[in-house]
Amino acid sequence: MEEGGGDDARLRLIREVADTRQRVLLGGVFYLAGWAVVGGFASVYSDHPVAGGLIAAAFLVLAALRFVMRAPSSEQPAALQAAWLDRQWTVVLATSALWGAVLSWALLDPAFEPARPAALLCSIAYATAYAHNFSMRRERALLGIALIYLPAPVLLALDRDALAITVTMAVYLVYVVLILFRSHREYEHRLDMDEALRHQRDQYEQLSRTDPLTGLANRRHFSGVLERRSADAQGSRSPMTLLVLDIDHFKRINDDHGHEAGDVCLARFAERMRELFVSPDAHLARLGGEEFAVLLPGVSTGEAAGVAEAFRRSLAERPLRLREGPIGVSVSIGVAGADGRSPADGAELYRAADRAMYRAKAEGRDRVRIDGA
Ligand SMILES: Nc1nc2c(ncn2[C@@H]2O[C@H](COP(=O)(O)OP(=O)(O)OP(=O)(O)O)[C@@H](O)[C@H]2O)c(=O)[nH]1
Repeated sequence: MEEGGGDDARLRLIREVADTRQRVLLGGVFYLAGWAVVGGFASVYSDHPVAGGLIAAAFLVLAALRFVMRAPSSEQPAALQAAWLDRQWTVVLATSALWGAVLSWALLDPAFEPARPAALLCSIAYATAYAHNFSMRRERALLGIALIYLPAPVLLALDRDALAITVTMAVYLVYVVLILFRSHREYEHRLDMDEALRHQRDQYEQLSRTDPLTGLANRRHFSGVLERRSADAQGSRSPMTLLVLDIDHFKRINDDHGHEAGDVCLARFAERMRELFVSPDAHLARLGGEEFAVLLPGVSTGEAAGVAEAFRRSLAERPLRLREGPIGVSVSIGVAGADGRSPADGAELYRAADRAMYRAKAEGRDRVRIDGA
């Protein structure tokens, strides 16, 4: 089956969940470490033990949440995947907001003087990590960077002595934003490429299963289906019937009208099969040349013989329409069934239906014959 746009969106979401899961895990620990260093050098733990401890506890909880929130499996619905992403982003952005508050405190409180360079370096590092790692959602990443980083140039701008560092940080912010835009573009491009490759692979798979002239399954694919269905049917107590159809005197059509008309005739024949064997469970195939097959799971031999007879009759009554005009063709059909009780073997079922088809040929063609009847 070809995947539609909905499947593409779902696969992209699953991929984003996997990427986000992988990229969020460690980040929280670095914020905790950053606070341990900054708070330690600013003597926060002795001067403001409650505030220092609360901030450390908050970073710890936020870091732990990233591990604890289990990503949904790829089988779970899109709404769950999107909800998980929203929750993870809330945690990531909350961590950033807390760091922004810590940085503001460090810049405003003179007691933080010895720890300021560390606080500024951490902000630069976290913003850079955002630009590289959180390229999946550009707008959310921009917000995260703003929360972490903006207190520095804004508050430093109030201090005339810090002009050089303000300008440097403003320039670096431009760089970080550019990096984020680029990594976001690259991320989207990678997803697009994956999608294109998946479509191409599906297309090749589809082609490898299909007979190009009629669009029906080819022999190789049909044999696989027959084997699998036979194995499934064993012990299921559900019957299964195979029809083998062979156009009569097809050589004459080629001889009288040309090989090209013969090809069109085969395509029209396949169309007629699709019109008549409409059950969604039916497997239709061109086995080669002018030989076709229909596998009818869940259908008894008697019932299938009735459908085969209806097809034969419709073909006899309504000629195939070609450019050259209507061409009357007849078909010989062999029917063989498995009752779902005795062991079913796909190859044996095919031999039985083929045998019945040859009997139909031998008895004058344009008829349906059931194996063993
Ligand atoms: N146009 C066309 N002819 C094909 C194709 N594959 C096989 N054939 C022709 O189908 C004909 C089959 O001939 P036979 O096997 O003698 O059978 P028949 O003439 O249908 O006679 P019976 O099966 O005995 O009724 C041959 O002439 C093949 O060349 C194809 O893909 N296109």
